[in-house]
Amino acid sequence: MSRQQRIVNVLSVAGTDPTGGAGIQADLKAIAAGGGYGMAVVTALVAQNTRGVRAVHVPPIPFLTAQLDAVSDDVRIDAVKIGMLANAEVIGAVAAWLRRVRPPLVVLDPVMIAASGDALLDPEAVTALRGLIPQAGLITPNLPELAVLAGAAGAGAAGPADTWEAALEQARLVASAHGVRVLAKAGHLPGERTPDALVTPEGDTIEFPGVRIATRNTHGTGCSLSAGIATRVARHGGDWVRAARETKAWLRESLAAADTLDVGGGSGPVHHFAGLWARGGLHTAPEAQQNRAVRGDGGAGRRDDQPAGAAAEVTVGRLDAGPRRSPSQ
Ligand SMILES: Nc1ncnc2c1ncn2[C@@H]1O[C@H](COP(=O)(O)OP(=O)(O)OP(=O)(O)O)[C@@H](O)[C@H]1O
Ligand SMILES: Cc1ncc(CO)c(N)n1
Repeated sequence: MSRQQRIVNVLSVAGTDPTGGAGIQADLKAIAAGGGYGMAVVTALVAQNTRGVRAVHVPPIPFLTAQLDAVSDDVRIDAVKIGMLANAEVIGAVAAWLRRVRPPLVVLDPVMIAASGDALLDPEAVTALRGLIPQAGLITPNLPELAVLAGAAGAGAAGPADTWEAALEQARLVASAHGVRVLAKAGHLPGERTPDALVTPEGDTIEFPGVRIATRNTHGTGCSLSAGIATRVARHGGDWVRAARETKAWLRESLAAADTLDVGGGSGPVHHFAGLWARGGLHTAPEAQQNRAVRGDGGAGRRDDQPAGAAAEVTVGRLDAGPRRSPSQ
């Protein structure tokens, strides 16, 4: 029974979201909600909120390696979730560490672009990212990321799938090209259905049905899903199908309660602990939330609607060069 199992140690290697909805902050919540002990190595500091990304700072590569080694020199690692990697140098350092440490289970979320449209990976780093894929047991691209990987694997520049069948086709191509399991996700497709499917390198497809929850608060769903799967696959002794099925059920519960949190003015986070709080009798009758920033501006109550580009003076990494796009939701 699960009560006698040892607690699994799960490491997130990812970027940050100071508003807590995506990246490492989401991963740690997803790992805890999934019954694991969460650890985190920061690949990139990201000044972002529910509306978009303002700036990215990538720490020096030796410092990244020092963080990774500090964990693996001391703590047993049962699973690793890899998220935002920012550039080819970061990918190289993470790949070298994976080769040295050989963690038993690795989930790679090939993060490229935030839901707001902001780049989280240098476009020229896609080749390096593809080189990392064989070191993962599962990759969890969203549809735009899947299209990039499928294009690089020989599908041409087809663009993101606009049907579930096309998504499965791309997932099969990527799975067989890289010898890796691919979780195809319909989150970005229009319509009521949001299935996921686990596609094996041999082309076997296990589908997990889903029905869309009407909410704009979907920030960090991909991060949370991949971290949740990493946790459950470690708990369930490498059973990817069970891990994906259980994590989807948990994410559904967390998405269904996202509007009770309603953090920020853009696309807010899911409620990672909705099930736990409900069972513990916490906040079962949510009142209207006051989760928007109000500046100390003499009581005018101005909300934190920073205009696009207003943070241009912030010291940032290479990813911050382009103009901002407004959040898609
Ligand atoms: N509105 C929704 N209702 C139900 N499930 C959803 C909804 N939105 C996303 N999901 C589920 O969340 C998971 C992640 O979806 P998706 O592929 O859209 O993530 P993503 O683009 O990687 O997320 P992000 O970049 O915000 O972290 C999938 O299992 C998907 O089915
Ligand atoms: C750090 C980080 N990783 C991933 C995403 C994609 O949701 C994000 N917005 N931020």
